[in-house]
Amino acid sequence: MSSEEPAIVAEHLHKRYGPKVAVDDVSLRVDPGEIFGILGTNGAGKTTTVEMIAGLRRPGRGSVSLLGLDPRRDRAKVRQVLGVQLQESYVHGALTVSELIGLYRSFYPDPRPADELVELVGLEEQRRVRFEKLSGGQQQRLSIALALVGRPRVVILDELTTGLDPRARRRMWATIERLRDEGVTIVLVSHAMEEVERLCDRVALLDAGRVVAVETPAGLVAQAGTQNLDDAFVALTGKQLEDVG
Ligand SMILES: Nc1ncnc2c1ncn2[C@@H]1O[C@H](COP(=O)(O)OP(=O)(O)OP(=O)(O)O)[C@@H](O)[C@H]1O
Repeated sequence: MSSEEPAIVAEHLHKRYGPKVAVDDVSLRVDPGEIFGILGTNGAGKTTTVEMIAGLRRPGRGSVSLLGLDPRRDRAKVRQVLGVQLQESYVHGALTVSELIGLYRSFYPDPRPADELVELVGLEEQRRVRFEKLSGGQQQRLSIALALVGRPRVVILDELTTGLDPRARRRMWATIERLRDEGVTIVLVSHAMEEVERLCDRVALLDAGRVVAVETPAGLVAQAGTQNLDDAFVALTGKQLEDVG
């Protein structure tokens, strides 16, 4: 793995909103094919960090390289290799599941088949349902399918399973494992320890805009000298992480 180019290199990212420093000198390297978790309390700077990595937000300082591309300068190329699912989806609410998938498929030269996408996120029964009529969890699953339409080599998922019921959550985990088997690099923003432990090869722990540690889940536990990841989180950040998943 070390001889390969990293999939993502973020260096010294910094972002402030007015007086509020949201991201303060964050540097990360994500290897190709890895599931890389970003874990932190509310407001730790996770979403701002991944938005900068995706080229959706301009860093105040610092740089990002994604598969050797600059996400802001090389937008068109990045769009072909990166899939992004953010917490809020901006899609046309009056379109149905099938229509939205069809629309997104038209953006890519070799899109995944519509049936495969629907099956991947378990929305077979909802094909004809308008986005605005879907439940929150179904909307979330659709936004994940839309992130996968173009067979991206890198996927950024913000709060993958928040709001999903246990069955949908396990199904989503299986989908992520399937993507990993295809060699896709995945950045997973999460609050949920169980999810991070199960899926992530390595985890960056963010607190108040800074990286506190980057380790395997087991490595974080060892570093903190605790029994489990929950306690490791508390030991390393001094904060309680609410498992909102
Ligand atoms: N557009 C914005 N304008 C002003 N402040 C913002 C904006 N977006 C985020 N912030 C602030 O920046 C900080 C980091 O926010 P961010 O959303 O990156 O954190 P997060 O770790 O993703 O949080 P959460 O888990 O709640 O999604 C927070 O204090 C937040 O209130």
